[in-house]
Amino acid sequence: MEESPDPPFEQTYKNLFNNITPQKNFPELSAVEECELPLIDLSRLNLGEIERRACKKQIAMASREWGFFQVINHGISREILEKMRGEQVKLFKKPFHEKMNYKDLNFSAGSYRWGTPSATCLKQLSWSEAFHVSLSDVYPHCPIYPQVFGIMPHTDSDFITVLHQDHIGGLQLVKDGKWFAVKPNPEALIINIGDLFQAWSNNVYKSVEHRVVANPLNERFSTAYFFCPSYDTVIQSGDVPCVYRSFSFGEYRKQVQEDVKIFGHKIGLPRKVKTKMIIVGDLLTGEPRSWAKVVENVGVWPIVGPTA
Ligand SMILES: O=C(O)CCC(=O)C(=O)O
Ligand SMILES: [Fe+2]
Repeated sequence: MEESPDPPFEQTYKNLFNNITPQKNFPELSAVEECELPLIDLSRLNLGEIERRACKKQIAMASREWGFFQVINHGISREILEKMRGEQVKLFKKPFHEKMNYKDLNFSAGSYRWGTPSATCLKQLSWSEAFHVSLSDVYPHCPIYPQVFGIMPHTDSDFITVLHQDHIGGLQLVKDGKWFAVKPNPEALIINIGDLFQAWSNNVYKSVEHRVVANPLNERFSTAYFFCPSYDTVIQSGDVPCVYRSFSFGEYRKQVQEDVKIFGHKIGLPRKVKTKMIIVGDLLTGEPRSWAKVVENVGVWPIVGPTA
């Protein structure tokens, strides 16, 4: 009998399955509306100055309002994208033990992940497997949907992410405090702003929380390219006042990994906020405020003391 390609989620993470109570209703998942991301035609960049400027404006607006957009006429042909998907399917369909022991593909140790090794409860378990080449993800059909996510809610810790997903769907993002399901368009590439770009732009462009919901029937494939600077690159906005302390990408990445180990999720940019400004703001207004609100308002608040 042929060995299954699927990772042994239930065996490896069996302690997480001990106390699950069958729940039928997950209103926060079923109520999610579908949205179409702003669609940007990159061929406009080559059509002369006026078109070029209008296109750039559109990109800037989508990055501010959505943190996500999709691009067409991006220069990668449909055949290449389909070929990439074909190779990806071939790789993930290999028997699990073969994927575990890959030596011939030049993958470094630890480049194959399935599930979430740091998970301490089912909610923290991602029902997906990934090769970090760039990142090639497969979300096997999930027998315990909707008790787990394909990928837990997160923001990307990079500068910008380029994503290609198939027609199955499952990617969701937060807009105006609500979750939306992204309508798939296999011809388009999805671009999203990462934490580093948000910090560099002093919160003008948004690194938006997103997740992938698992699917009880179909498996789903996606490929992500995380555009990152070198570890010693310092991220600092030139704006005054500046929301975040300057930090290197290496330092940020290390902190994210430590937080995931300790808390099961990353803290991310709130760690880099100039904290004294927040305390001053709170004392002045007397209002309890959320992190996000505080971060957004920093620029307009009086500063009565030195900032960290
Ligand atoms: O598979 C997807 O659609 C998104 C994956 C993702 O968000 C990530 O790997 O950071
Ligand atoms: Fe992501």
